[in-house]
Amino acid sequence: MTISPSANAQTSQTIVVKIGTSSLTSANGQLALSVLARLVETLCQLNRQGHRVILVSSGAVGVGCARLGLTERPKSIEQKQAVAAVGQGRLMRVYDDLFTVLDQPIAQVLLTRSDLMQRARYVNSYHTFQQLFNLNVIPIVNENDTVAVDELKFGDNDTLSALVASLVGAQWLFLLTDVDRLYSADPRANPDAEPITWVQHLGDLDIDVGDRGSAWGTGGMITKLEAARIATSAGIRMAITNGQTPENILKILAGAPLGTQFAPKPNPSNARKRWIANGLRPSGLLYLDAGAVRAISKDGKSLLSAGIVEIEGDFQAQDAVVLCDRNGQEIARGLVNYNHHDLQQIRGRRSSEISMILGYDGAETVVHRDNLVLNPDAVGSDMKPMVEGEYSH
Ligand SMILES: Nc1ncnc2c1ncn2[C@@H]1O[C@H](COP(=O)(O)OP(=O)(O)O)[C@@H](O)[C@H]1O
Ligand SMILES: N[C@@H](CCC(=O)OP(=O)(O)O)C(=O)O
Repeated sequence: MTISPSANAQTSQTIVVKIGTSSLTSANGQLALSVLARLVETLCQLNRQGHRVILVSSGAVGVGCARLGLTERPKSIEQKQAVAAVGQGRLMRVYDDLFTVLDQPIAQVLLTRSDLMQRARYVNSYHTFQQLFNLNVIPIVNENDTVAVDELKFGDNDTLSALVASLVGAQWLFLLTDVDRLYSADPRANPDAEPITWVQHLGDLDIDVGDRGSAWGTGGMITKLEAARIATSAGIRMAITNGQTPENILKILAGAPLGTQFAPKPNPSNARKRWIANGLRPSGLLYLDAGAVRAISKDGKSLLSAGIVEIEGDFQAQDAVVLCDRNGQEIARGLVNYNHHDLQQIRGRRSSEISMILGYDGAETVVHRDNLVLNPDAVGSDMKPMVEGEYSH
């Protein structure tokens, strides 16, 4: 079986590679130098082939623990932040030494969730990555663990790497981990678990991912599947593959059926809508009647107050909210034009009544269609058919 390379495999692509702590470190917590060296060689090779490459590297906490002689991952947030501050510097020093051997400049990019939530900082981050590409630099990204506060943490680099891939409009996201692919159940606990090589529709996956990963990893397979949701809905092809053999990235790009590969959704939204869908944390929930669900999901209309049945959450105007049907099934996400207090008063009422109810001339729409992103899994694959023959296995 072979999987066809993506249509433009021969041309320059943007490729994001994420490596987890479990692949970077050996059992005693020391850095796995041979893995790192092969990863660095592979990324340099991709760069020389004309691709733009970003490495998202975990390991700050793990390396910090090894440096300080701690035998298990710290529990408290303050301790984790301090340990990450120790490990991040060491990690970058090792990367810089290895990349320098191959004459490849690198950059450290530390991001927090709020950097990707605020539009201006999101756009700035985009421009920084573009400049780094222009300078032929490989950016190495990690969460800024030392300053990130709990409620605004990514917490795992799987999600962060998918958001970075979406931000830069990547073609590929590779998640390198300590198993060779996704299985029907955790292969450590279930030796009979079936390997999964190709995922066409994430919604069709029926697997057991347990509730955690390896001793030093964060999130296990759950966060890798969340990364797959973000990446594929942004039109990015994703692969989960073994971190012990980073050179497999080159084989996968050439069409080899290694690891687990996820088909990108066709017709992804534009960059601004991807930011709304994935960069923002929704702070409210709007329940819609059937007419409003149809209007936004089938007819491409904006959301009007008349179709809102119930609201939840304490949100301000311009915050992100989730739009769902009466059963709580997510239909879309968007930026809301009213705060929760005003919306409570105008829900179920016609737009022409808004100024009379609120005493000011508000927006005609509650969520304008330019600020609304449909959930591709909820609207159904019949609305966005796969391009015939685009993928073969
Ligand atoms: N269905 C599954 N298929 C493969 N691995 C799974 C599955 N469910 C749970 N896992 C676990 O996920 C782990 C990888 O996640 P994690 O430890 O967070 O890695 P990383 O540090 O690379 O992010 C594997 O070691 C495996 O035990
Ligand atoms: N920012 C943290 C990484 C957290 C994380 O996602 O770890 P992993 O599951 O090993 O990819 C660190 O550098 O330790």
